[in-house]
Amino acid sequence: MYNVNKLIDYHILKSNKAYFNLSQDELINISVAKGEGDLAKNGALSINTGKYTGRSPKDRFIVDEPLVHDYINWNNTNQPTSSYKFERLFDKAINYINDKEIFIFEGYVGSDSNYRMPIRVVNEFAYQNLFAQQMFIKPKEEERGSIKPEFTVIALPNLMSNPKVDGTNSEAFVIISFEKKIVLIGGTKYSGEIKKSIFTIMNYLLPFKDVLPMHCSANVGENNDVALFFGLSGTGKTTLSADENRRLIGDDEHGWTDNGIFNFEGGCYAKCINLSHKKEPQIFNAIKRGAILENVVIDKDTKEPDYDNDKYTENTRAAFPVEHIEEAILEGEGGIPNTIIFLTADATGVLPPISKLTKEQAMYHFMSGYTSKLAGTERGIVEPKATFSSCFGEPFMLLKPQVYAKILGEKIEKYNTNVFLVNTGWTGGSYGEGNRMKLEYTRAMVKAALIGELDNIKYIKDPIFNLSIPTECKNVPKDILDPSSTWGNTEEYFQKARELAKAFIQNFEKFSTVSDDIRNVNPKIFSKAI
Ligand SMILES: Nc1ncnc2c1ncn2[C@@H]1O[C@H](COP(=O)(O)OP(=O)(O)O)[C@@H](O)[C@H]1O
Ligand SMILES: C=C(OP(=O)(O)O)C(=O)O
Ligand SMILES: [Mn+2]
Repeated sequence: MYNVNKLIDYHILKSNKAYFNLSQDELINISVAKGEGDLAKNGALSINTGKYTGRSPKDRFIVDEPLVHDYINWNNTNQPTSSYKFERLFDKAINYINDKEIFIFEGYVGSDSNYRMPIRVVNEFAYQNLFAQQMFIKPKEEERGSIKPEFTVIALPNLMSNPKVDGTNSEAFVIISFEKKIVLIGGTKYSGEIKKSIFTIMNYLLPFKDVLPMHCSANVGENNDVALFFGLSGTGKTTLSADENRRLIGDDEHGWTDNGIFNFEGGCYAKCINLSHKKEPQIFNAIKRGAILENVVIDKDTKEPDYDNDKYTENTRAAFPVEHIEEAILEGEGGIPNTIIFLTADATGVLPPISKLTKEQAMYHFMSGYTSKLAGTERGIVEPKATFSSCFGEPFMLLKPQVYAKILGEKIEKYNTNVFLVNTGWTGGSYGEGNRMKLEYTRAMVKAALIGELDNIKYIKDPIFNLSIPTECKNVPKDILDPSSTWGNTEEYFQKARELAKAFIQNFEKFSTVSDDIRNVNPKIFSKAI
């Protein structure tokens, strides 16, 4: 095996066309001068990513190497490729950048100094290098130059693979090699691939150090009470963690140690479709100089962003450092979580907008990860598509879901953490018939849960899923709390609920070794009450 850092040092770093840790302004100026992007009226750098406007999971591969072979949960999401194929693409990449200007960011992922990992990101686009700088953790002045990267991401969107020769699925590829400690990205300009591949690496490494890596956002209240919001893409992690009454810790990726939680990142990556100052003031205000807007339509003359326009994609994005969010916790750390919220965007409109989970239910729903893939978040998804995404982040979890679930279960038990399931998806009918839950109501329910207003009130049990539904919640109409009463036709509701219940049961069959108390959470399709 060759020494990757030496190889990269030789090929890339010795090049007089490599720019290291340029400042925000230098990268913005270069990006504009090169015609990569344009400045919007609010000061953000606006760019378009072309064909790929969301993640492309079918193009993501893990090199099947002895170091990781026995640990990776190989499946349709964690697809293997060979060292041979990786090395060929790597050589292609090295040849490709030989005569190009490249931009290099060196910094960290992980704000807890005990677990942080030094990384290097090599980009052909200045705007993507700015993305890396804003999303990861910038080195302090005195650390610059002395960073010894453990992993290197090489992102070359204009380098296309040839599926027939390279064994890829399309021209795009995201390939992670744990032995070479390299992530190779080509064919796609969607910047989310850069941050999510580093996240995926952390998710593989941290359980070996007894740290639970989580696909969740986090914030903290006045009494230092920490809340986590787990959820697949588009379910509301970023939106709901930006809360004027609480301080943001991070919007997407955290680790949980014996001391508390820590953000992996130093920035946020917010969706901006239909963004308004009224509904999401903190995110709206964060989009200023230093932020990068991806695939947002900008008026040609006034340069005003049109957040309501989905001409390029529904998955429009803004990337910015956490410093842009008012009152954010810049050190990225918080105490032991008091409340956990599982976000599900249920496109069937069956699950209640909020329900309280027992410990067993929490484990069951964490392993099941029922939600929908939302339009634009993955290549090929144009409308909500029901999915079971274990740990609410299956595309990023390389180990078996049971590994993560076991650590989470131990922590919930030990700290007696409250867990709620929140449906930010549909109500009053399935997608197409009903409506998406109003953000205003979800915010009110989350608030009530976090300040303890749902602790000592009356709950009812839904007959199929056995979920505990509060009978009242401040600022939320009573009649939306029980989903069966929001559908025009109750029989249709129960019909759909039984279908969903069957899907839950079927999905859970894959967990063959799970204990009976968790398996018994399975919904009861033939409940007498229906
Ligand atoms: N009830 C709701 N709860 C949360 N988000 C909602 C709701 N209704 C609509 N949305 C919209 O859904 C999107 C959620 O996306 P985001 O917060 O970026 O999710 P994530 O960070 O989990 O990927 C935002 O555009 C938000 O405005
Ligand atoms: C960047 C992403 O994360 P999220 O949508 O969870 O914010 C993504 O899934 O591409
Ligand atoms: Mn997000």
